[in-house]
Amino acid sequence: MTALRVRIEGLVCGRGGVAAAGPVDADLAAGDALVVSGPNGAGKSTLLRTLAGLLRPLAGRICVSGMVMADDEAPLGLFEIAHYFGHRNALKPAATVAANLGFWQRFLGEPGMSVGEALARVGLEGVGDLPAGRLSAGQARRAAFARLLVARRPVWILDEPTTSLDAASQERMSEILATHRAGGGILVAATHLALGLTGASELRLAGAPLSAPPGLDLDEAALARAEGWL
Ligand SMILES: Nc1ncnc2c1ncn2[C@@H]1O[C@H](COP(=O)(O)OP(=O)(O)OP(=O)(O)O)[C@@H](O)[C@H]1O
Repeated sequence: MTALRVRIEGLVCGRGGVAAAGPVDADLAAGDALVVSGPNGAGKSTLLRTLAGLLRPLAGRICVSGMVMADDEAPLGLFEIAHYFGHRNALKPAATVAANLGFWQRFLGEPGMSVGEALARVGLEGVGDLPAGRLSAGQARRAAFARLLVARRPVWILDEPTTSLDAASQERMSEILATHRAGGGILVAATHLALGLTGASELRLAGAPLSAPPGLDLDEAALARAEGWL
């Protein structure tokens, strides 16, 4: 079997039909990391959300090869084999941390570590029975990150994963990312921090001056409906 490969070809992404970044080209093989950088508003999150299948590309394509799903079919797209870790933590505040992670494990398909193991890996032993809403910002970020460990997906798309993390937690996350890559995983991360990603390639987005493009719908409710709560 050929090894996993993700090719991004001429990808233009945007919001409300208005281009924010691109065209972007990248060729990622098992173990590769791509760091997406650029100033605020450059389109990093827009690109990552597009890769995760949450926004439709305006042009170009994302091709996945070398991957077979449990049903012996090729994946429908990158979104089916990728974890997306965005700005929002995707934890229901009233449910316990363990219930949140248990949900994601069932929802995302192929199980990885147990919930307890994943929590220990992010340094959150013993918080499984707490409502997620009781966690501090950094604890919540770590609990959310444990989602990537409870279900196996070979491509990790991470948007500012170290937000709110203290130095020890950043170090722990760097180790987890290195382990993921060493096991043949691919990483795409927008980050202002180094994250210890040795050998990573960089994609720098330039950004455009702030403007109010005509026809851009900024209605919050419409956006929330369109984008879900991830
Ligand atoms: N929900 C939205 N609706 C419409 N336009 C948006 C929305 N979110 C972002 N934009 C616009 O898309 C462009 C790219 O924003 P994006 O969030 O992708 O940038 P970024 O590089 O991730 O920024 P930051 O470093 O601040 O997180 C900006 O011009 C922004 O105004």
